[in-house]
Amino acid sequence: MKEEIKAWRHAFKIDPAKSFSESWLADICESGTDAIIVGGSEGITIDNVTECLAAVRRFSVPCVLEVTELEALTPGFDAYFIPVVLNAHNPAFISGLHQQALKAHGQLLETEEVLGEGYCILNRNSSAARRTNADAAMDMDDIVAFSRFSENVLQMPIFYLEYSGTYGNEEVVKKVSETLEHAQLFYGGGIRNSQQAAQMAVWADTVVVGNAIYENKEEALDTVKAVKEANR
Ligand SMILES: CC(C)=CCC/C(C)=C/CC/C(C)=C/CC/C(C)=C/CC/C(C)=C/CC/C(C)=C/CC/C(C)=C/COP(=O)(O)OP(=O)(O)O
Ligand SMILES: O=P(O)(O)OC[C@@H](O)CO
Ligand SMILES: [Mg+2]
Repeated sequence: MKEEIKAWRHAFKIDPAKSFSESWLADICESGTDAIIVGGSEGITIDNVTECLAAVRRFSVPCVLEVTELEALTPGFDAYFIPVVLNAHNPAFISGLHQQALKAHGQLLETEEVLGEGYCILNRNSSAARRTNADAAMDMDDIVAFSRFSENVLQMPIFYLEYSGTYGNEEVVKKVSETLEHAQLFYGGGIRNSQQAAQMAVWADTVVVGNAIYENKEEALDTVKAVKEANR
């Protein structure tokens, strides 16, 4: 799975705290997206994560859990993404919760596919920023320095520019993509149409679309083709 993930250009992020119908989920899973990421910042429980996993498993698309709650770690996903929020001012989201998780489930690291995400949260008004007490007021140099730290010091396979809820700064995405040499650059935040998706896909390795699937599903579905056709 780790090798496959490197080729992912597009992913939809499903929020376990939100309800969905079977036909809605079929449209999302059969859209041609490379993966479904299950994750959210609030209201995540073992019950709603398990429900999402069971529902997505009816389709052939890969399904990854982005772990944001210790209690909601659920077996059976194709892989696990572990956010390390580099600009969090609450240390629990840099290493504290991770240490607790490994104390409880560390032995499973040998059998499960686990990938660390160096996370930079850049929308100060997002629920993720509030929850982690992230310092989102960063300039280009600050963000680039975090991308270097993530790739070269922490050796994270993924660096995630997280603008959750708002469309990000294309210049930042471009500069970070030019800085990273090995890490896979994920961009997520505020993508509502094909044009925005195509713009970010020029620089990001993987474009993540979340809220739009709940707000305007048809436009969200169009982002798959837009990302796949974008030249990088
Ligand atoms: C039991 C089992 C299967 C084990 C397998 C082995 C394994 C995977 C071990 C994992 C060990 C480990 C290190 C786990 C980490 C545990 C943990 C809880 C870490 C904390 C992670 C963290 C930093 C979370 C906070 C970051 C955060 C809030 C990210 C949110 C990103 C996101 C989804 C944003 C969108 O949220 P949304 O709610 O949609 O926001 P809007 O309101 O803007 O829409
Ligand atoms: O919900 P949106 O704003 O599309 O963001 C996607 C993803 O990066 C959230 O973690
Ligand atoms: Mg959301």
